[in-house]
Amino acid sequence: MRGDLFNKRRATLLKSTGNSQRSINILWGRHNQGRHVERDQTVSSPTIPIVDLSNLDKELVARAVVKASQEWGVFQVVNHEIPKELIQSLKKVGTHFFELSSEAEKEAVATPANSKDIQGYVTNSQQDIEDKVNEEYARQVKKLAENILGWLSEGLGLDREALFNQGFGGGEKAVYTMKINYYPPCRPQANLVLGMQPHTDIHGLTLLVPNEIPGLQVFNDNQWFDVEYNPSVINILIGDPIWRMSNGKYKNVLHRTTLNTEKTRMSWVVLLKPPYDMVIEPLKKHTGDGDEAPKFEPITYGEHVERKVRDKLSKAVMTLDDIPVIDLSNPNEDLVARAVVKASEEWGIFHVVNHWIPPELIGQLKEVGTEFFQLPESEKKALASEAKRLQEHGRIWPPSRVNHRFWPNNIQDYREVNEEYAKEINNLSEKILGWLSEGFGLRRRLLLAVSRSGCEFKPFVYKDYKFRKLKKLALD
Ligand SMILES: O=C(O)CCC(=O)C(=O)O
Ligand SMILES: [Fe+2]
Repeated sequence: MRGDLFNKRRATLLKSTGNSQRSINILWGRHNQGRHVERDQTVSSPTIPIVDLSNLDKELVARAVVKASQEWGVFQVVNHEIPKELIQSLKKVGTHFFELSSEAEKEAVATPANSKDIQGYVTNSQQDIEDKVNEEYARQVKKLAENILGWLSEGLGLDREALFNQGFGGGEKAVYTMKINYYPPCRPQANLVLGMQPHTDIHGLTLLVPNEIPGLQVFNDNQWFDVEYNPSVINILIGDPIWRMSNGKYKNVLHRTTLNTEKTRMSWVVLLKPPYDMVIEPLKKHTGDGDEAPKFEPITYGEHVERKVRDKLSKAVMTLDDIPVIDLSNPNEDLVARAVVKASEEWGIFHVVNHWIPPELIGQLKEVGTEFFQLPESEKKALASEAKRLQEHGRIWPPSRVNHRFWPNNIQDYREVNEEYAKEINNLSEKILGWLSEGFGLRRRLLLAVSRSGCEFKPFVYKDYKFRKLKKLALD
């Protein structure tokens, strides 16, 4: 807490003394040195570097950015010239979208009536405002991102434009995406469930503003740190490509998010991504300075993404822990639908629980099936030779197409149980197909991840879309 006050006071001091302030204008917090903290223990301490961008001595600013990126891979910028009001509007329109009272209204904003186009346009005035705000924020944040890349390039002994041009394709090629993370409260066991699992960002640079609910944590020096909320800062996180391009000099910070028991957390994240075919490799060699051997092989950004997803999958398959579990008894069907869409997009497999099919029926199904296979060989053969095609033999739906001739009639309840199960399964698949179809109709992807642990129905929903192509702005 003392450190926090210190930071605040220091920031004010820097501001009031303006340009004459020559002392280092990064506000380094204290490092909790000497305290050993377990990996899963969180230290709440304002130690994440804050860089004041208003200092006219840009060399100093550059040094602060470089130092923070080397030591932490994350920092906060203040006095970044993006108007406070713009950030407030950004948050307002995003929150409005997620909190539209009626689901029908949300649907209407997401999908224009009479349009089959997934990307369809909406003439709704709220949508116009949202687009304007998002575009203006995109323009501003793009300038900030390019400035940061400029300083990071200089820190590598390269031209100011090097990272942006060589790593992100420059100008029209660099892809900016905005994502809004939405973490509903997790009542039973918020402390046991994470919003986002620990990860490093797959894309290059992340520029993030959260709402006032804390949740972001970064890993440094063997401990987790809370990233404190401050409405004036933009959080900057270094992702994998910059880590590789800098030959490991800049850290790709490991981070995660926690959930709040009472309140919804949201974060607005602008991601700067290289084009998929861009080769990501240590850039230093281009300067002819061969001091340091490259630590990373060249790899396209697309390959990097694929590898990371593959790694994640193989890890998950080993534990099966991450396969989404969807609770169909949740009264909010919209949430259920989004969970199904997200699970299908990301996994292609999910578990459903509380799905209305009585467990007794499933038990009986297994019993009669097992009995069937225990019939004498001759009886099974007789049934099989009756069936011309395997398909017809096993058909259980629709009832009009079921040929009972191929069903065993000497197993009690075989027919009733199978018919009942077929009816239930048909209902369930129709429901799931319905939700999947709704998923195609959404202009924005509105997704919900689910967690198996305690909170049946949690972590986050997000929508994302590419910013419209923006002209490259001059670095200043
Ligand atoms: O919500 C946050 O604060 C972090 C989000 C994040 O790490 C991500 O979107 O990659
Ligand atoms: Fe992240």
